Formats: sequence, structure tokens, C-alpha cells
Amino acid sequence: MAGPRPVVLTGPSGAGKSTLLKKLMKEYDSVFGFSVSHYHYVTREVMQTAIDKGEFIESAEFSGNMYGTSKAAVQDVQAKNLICILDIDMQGVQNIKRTDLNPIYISIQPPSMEVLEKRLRDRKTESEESLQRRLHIAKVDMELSKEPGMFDVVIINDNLDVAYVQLKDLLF
Ligand SMILES: Nc1ncnc2c1ncn2[C@@H]1O[C@H](COP(=O)(O)OP(=O)(O)OP(=O)(O)O)[C@@H](O)[C@H]1O
Repeated sequence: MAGPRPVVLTGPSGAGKSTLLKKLMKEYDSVFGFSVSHYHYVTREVMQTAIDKGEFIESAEFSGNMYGTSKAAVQDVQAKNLICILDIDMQGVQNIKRTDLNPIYISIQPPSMEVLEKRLRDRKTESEESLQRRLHIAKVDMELSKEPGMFDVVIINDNLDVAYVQLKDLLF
């Protein structure tokens, strides 16, 4: 497969993935591609068959509709000579490890669970219930993250500017 290696960006909700990505896109809007920037509409049957065949890195159902990121979508971005950045959860990471996409795995982590909780509360996007759910998933994910070889690089997003420079250096 010609083209640059894709980049997987993962980490608990509230760790700062979107904040870092937004900065990156602003500074280098022509270098990076998002696999999720275009939707292809297919029937539920076609999508389910593709999922069963392992053609999707991740998929989910919301309000009766199915959404997902396919391997082909990532390869499309790669073929345009763009770095495809995938912002996915740990389940997506485990799925992508079973493909031949060979991405660079980056984990964005908060300095502590206390800081993570504060960031999520200050973001004011979550109900108490969804906040608790996210914190619980974060704990499980942080444990999983300790497994040797899970990531190529772990970036602790304490100071935003420092974390951003680390991410940039890595990509270049
Ligand atoms: N280094 C930082 N210092 C302080 N606040 C930060 C830092 N990085 C991000 N934040 C803030 O923390 C909150 C969570 O960040 P962000 O939304 O980017 O997380 P995320 O990992 O993308 O979460 P999700 O997976 O839920 O989309 C935001 O309000 C953001 O402004």
C-alpha cells in the first residue's frame, strides 16, 4: 500500500484528543486526512455484511442508524498521500490491530484521573450519568494501556503546548 502510515489517536474521553487534533488541523490543514470526513451511504444489509467480513475498524449504532469507519476509507486517504488520523476508542484499537493497516499507535492520557474528571466536568458536555460512565471506561482503558506493546507512544497531556509539540515531533 503506497502512502503514509495512518495514525491512531486514542485515549480516555476528556484526555484532549480533539483539542490536540484541532490545533494540528489549523496549522497543517493540507497534510492530514480524516477517515471520517466523508460518509458513504449503504443499506443496512450491505453494511452488516461488510462488518461481518471484518471490513470495518469500528462501527456503532445510534438512533437506529449504523455508522462506522472502514478499512477502505483509511486506504483512500492514504492513496491521496495524506496522513489518515483515526480518533478511536480502545475497542477500535483492538480491531485495527487485526488489520494490515500498520498504523502508528498514539495514546493521549491525562496526568491523573482527578484531572480527567475536572476536565470533563468543566467541559460541561456530560450529564452526571455519562460522566460516571466515561470515568469508568477511562479506568478500564488506562489499565489496558499498560499492556506492553499496546502503543508506540504515550503522550501525557498535562500542559497543552508541551503535549502538542510532542505530537507534532512524532508525526514529522
Ligand atoms: N492540556 C490541557 N489543559 C487543560 N485543559 C485541557 C487540556 N487539554 C484539553 N483540555 C480541555 O479538556 C476538555 C476535554 O478535552 P477534549 O474534548 O479535547 O477531549 P477528548 O479526548 O477529545 O474527549 P472525547 O473523547 O470525549 O471527545 C476540553 O474542555 C479541553 O478544552
